[in-house]
Amino acid sequence: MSGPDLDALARAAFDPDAAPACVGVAVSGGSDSLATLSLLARHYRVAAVTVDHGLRPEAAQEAAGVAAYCGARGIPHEILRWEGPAPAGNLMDQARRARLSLIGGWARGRGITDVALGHTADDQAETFLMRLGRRAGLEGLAGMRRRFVAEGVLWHRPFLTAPRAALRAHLTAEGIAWVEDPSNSDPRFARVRARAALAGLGAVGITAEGLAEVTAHLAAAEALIAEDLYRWAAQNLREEAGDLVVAGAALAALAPERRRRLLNAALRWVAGAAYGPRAAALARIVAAPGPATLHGCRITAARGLLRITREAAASAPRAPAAAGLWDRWRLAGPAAPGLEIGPLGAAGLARITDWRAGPLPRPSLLASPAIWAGETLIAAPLARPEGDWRATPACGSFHATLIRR
Ligand SMILES: Nc1ncnc2c1ncn2[C@@H]1O[C@H](COP(=O)(O)OP(=O)(O)OP(=O)(O)O)[C@@H](O)[C@H]1O
Repeated sequence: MSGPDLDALARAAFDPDAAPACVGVAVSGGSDSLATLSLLARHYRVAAVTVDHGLRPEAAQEAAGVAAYCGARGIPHEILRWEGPAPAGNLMDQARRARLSLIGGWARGRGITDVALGHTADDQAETFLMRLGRRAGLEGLAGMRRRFVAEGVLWHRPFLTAPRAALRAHLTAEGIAWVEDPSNSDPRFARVRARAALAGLGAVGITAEGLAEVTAHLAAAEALIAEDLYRWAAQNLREEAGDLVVAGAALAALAPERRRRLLNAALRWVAGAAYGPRAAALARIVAAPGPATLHGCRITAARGLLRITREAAASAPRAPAAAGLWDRWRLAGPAAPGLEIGPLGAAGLARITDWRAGPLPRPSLLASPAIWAGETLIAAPLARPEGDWRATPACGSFHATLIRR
């Protein structure tokens, strides 16, 4: 059996005219991400990163193994450490979210805009089975996206259509050793049980690659629906300095399923979050769109318009301005040592006498980015747009995110 052309997939990962100067690769030390690193390094300048979750005694050693692999090949590599999980909640889920956030911060801090993950067709098929178990709808069954925006970074899964066996064959051929994460065979995890179930489905001709193909068909159907929503949003929803503004009447007239999809995407985008809100919270706002605080966003209503803005209390704290990225914003301006980016907040707004003359209401301005030198307000691009600094949403246009797959 001839496998997929992994080099062709690596080349197709980025538009040849717009490939990033450096591609970040998230490498656990497992086969999938090591193969992703090895294949991408043939075509792009790469930098690798490993998160040591501190959950298993071997993790530090595995991270050191990735460091050694990278060191031998002149690939920059860093190890990030997680402070650990909260006492309650799903451990795997917490670890995944923390990883995304840590790696997102790492990338932004180095001006890396694109980070590759090592997901394969096997992961896609396991996800499909797990979501079947949760009675998912089309969006869920359409599987993991080939690309997505989160944490101010564009994430890629270049080998999502390739079976794990093909990536392992590549590593074996190259003489590259990988580690087997023991939690990959721990049946306490749903993914491990899905993997075992998948192996049994071979008897009726269901394979990981086959299921990955099914998700691709569903994703194509999902894309058509997304396009329909995109057209509605282009007519009815306005992006204003990182806020989304929509007529309450137009939103109320939408079919509930369309309203659900739209609000889900809107809240995700305004929060700059990798995930949408919890189903119950989303259902409440879909049933009665109106003033609310949810998912790190604030919805206000005035003159028949609903405005979704970032919730000031949920936005990121102050951070060094070096990389020009903060919370969900990309900032550009005359950088100088010691500058910080943070929320404008009440203290900042109090320093701007004429903010009411601008188009943005107070809640939007409170959460908006500001450049600080100690307690001196250097710039507030949304409240005082005439200054030298510019702020644009790091995730790009909302309307574009509706149709990106
Ligand atoms: N500790 C980590 N540090 C850095 N990146 C990670 C880490 N764990 C997972 N990733 C990234 O997330 C992807 C998916 O993670 P998951 O745990 O589902 O991986 P997997 O299918 O076991 O892959 P791998 O064989 O690379 O570990 C990985 O391929 C890798 O790119």
